[in-house]
Amino acid sequence: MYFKAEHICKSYDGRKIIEDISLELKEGELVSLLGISGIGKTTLFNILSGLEKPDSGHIYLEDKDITGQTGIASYMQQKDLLMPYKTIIDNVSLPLLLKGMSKREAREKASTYFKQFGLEGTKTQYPIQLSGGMRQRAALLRSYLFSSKLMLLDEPFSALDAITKHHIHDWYLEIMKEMRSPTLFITHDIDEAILLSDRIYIMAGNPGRLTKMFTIEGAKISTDDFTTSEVFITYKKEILKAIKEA
Ligand SMILES: Nc1ncnc2c1ncn2[C@@H]1O[C@H](COP(=O)(O)OP(=O)(O)OP(=O)(O)O)[C@@H](O)[C@H]1O
Repeated sequence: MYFKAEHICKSYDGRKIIEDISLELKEGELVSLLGISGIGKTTLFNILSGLEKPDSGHIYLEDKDITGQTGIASYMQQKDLLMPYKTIIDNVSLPLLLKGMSKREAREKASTYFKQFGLEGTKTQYPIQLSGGMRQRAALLRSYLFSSKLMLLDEPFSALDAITKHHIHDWYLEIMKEMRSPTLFITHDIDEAILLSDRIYIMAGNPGRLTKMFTIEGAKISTDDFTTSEVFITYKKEILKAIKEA
């Protein structure tokens, strides 16, 4: 298995927040995490990204123990905004500068991804000049350049309007076909989770645990037909039940 978390537990101030969480990601997989507010999703992401250490449990990348190590997973937090006073090219090339590249090298490397991320013609523009969808794609590219080993995205598309969201979903599915790295993302949008994911983990309980996992067959189709199909509605009903049951 490419990425693995085993038996992760975490308490704050003597209160158990998450307990015995184990999950796995294969290369190229898109997996989502669904659960009510306050259940511990962000806490789990902080641990998976190495920002926080678990009280117990371990995290592995290609069988190497990476528990508590930052710089391996790329973590895009909920309010991960672009810097308004920097151009798009300088915003996205920032992680490369932090890795020690010169400004010229960083800009050159970042430029090679602009077409794939739908950002052509935006290099010298400022974030305010871009649409919401483009800003989000720029933020995703910046995260990807931070580390291409694993993407952890905390509600990456939640601030977008429905139509922009629809376009960005199609686009993300396309670029995932070329990415080796898997994506684990938090969402509160069940439709989004079904549409994008290979698998969905349900987090529930107090302390939070992974109570159920759904494998989504036949998704990853960007047509509108899927969201109105019987298969889709059945998944939605089962997922809602799993969230409520816990
Ligand atoms: N550093 C901390 N110190 C103390 N308590 C914390 C800390 N971080 C998180 N918590 C608590 O852990 C619980 C889970 O919070 P967390 O942010 O992980 O939930 P979440 O599922 O991501 O919520 P949301 O969907 O609203 O973002 C909350 O009760 C929160 O107050």
